[in-house]
Amino acid sequence: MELDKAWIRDPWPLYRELRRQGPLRRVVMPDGVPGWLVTDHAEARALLDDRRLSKNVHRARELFPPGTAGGYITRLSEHMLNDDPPNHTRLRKLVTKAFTSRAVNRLRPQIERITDELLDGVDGETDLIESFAFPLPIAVISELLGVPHEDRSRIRAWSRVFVSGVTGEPLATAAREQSALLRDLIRAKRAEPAEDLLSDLVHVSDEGDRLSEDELVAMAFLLLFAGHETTVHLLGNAVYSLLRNPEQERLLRTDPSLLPGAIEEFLRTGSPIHIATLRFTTEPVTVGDVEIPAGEFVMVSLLAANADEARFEDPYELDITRPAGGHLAFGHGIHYCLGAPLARLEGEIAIGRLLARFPSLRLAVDPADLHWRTSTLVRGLRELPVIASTRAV
Ligand code: HEM
Repeated sequence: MELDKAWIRDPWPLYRELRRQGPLRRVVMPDGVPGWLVTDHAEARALLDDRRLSKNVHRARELFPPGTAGGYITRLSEHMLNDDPPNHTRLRKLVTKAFTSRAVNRLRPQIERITDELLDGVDGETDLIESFAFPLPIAVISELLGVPHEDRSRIRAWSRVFVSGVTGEPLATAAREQSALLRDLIRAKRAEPAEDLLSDLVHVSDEGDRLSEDELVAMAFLLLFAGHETTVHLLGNAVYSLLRNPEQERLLRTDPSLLPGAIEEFLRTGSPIHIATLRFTTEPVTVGDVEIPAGEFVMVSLLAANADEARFEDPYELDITRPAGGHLAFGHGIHYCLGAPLARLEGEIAIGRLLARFPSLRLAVDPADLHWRTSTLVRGLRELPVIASTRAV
């Protein structure tokens, strides 16, 4: 089955139909890459944690049909999300401590300050992606890593290129420019260390010779990219979803203690990562009565798995009081999202403060006029025009 981009805007009918037929099927993705699309929760969860599947970028490159390797051709993609143990284990260990719930909680005052400053600039009609959902996560991850203010808009522009699926010269240019910026930044941290994660990583690599310069650059790229492209859409999809479900919005406004559970439900219903990053079989893998041959890509649809009727009751209903957990929005297994505690904290602070500041929030356009990103990796709105008012209406 060949998939075109139209399905990305409204994937549910296709997912319902595919699930009726079985947990996975062979497809050709819109960019021409063939593989197995997994749509059931149980099989998705098992395959995300199956060691017979590899994520090694060097071997993956050999499996792409000519001209379709996209972002995988750049050296920036040689990071832990595209690697297997033992190298994955070694790289992940270096950054785990910075992202534990306890470490992340120390960032709370900074996140609250950034949130409040951004909300100060919001009044009346605004594109909430542009004014709030985008600048918040990039400011937080930049402060954590120690990326100066003036570099952030360029980082945003490059990220847009990476998720757009473009190849060739525009991709090569973005990768070259971002590598150069990160190398300069690493040089600066080496010369003048500061209280930030990048300085710590430079220090680790100098001390123990455990992280090469290229690994350092790829790690910085991964943290920056993963740290903002996703959280933008947690915030955007959450607000959109609340505005489409006024009963749930009322409930959350009346009882803010429901916020942590609500964030989980936003993640489940509006998974910011649509299809998990690529993995491939290293030997034949049997799923149900299907055998996936060795050397084939497996694409796990987190969005589909999170709407599996066999796992969640009334999966298409937003219910912020539903028992939290079980969703796969942060993945599963050894590549489980490193930044999950940070993303959750940002989500709680951002949505909590947005609702508290604006008793009235409504969509400024017809939902049919909104534009969804056409990436198969990230799922989110290009813009979210709302009317925000400090007076209840
Ligand atoms: C709502 C926001 C976020 C979502 C939905 C999300 C989702 C995910 C998912 C699904 C994966 C696994 C991908 C796979 O196995 O194919 C992942 C991995 C990862 N995420 Fe996140 N993420 C979010 C925020 C963040 C943040 C704030 C950071 C901070 C740096 C981050 C850093 C990472 C890293 C480094 C990995 C790779 C982990 C590894 O390979 O071991 N993420 N994320």
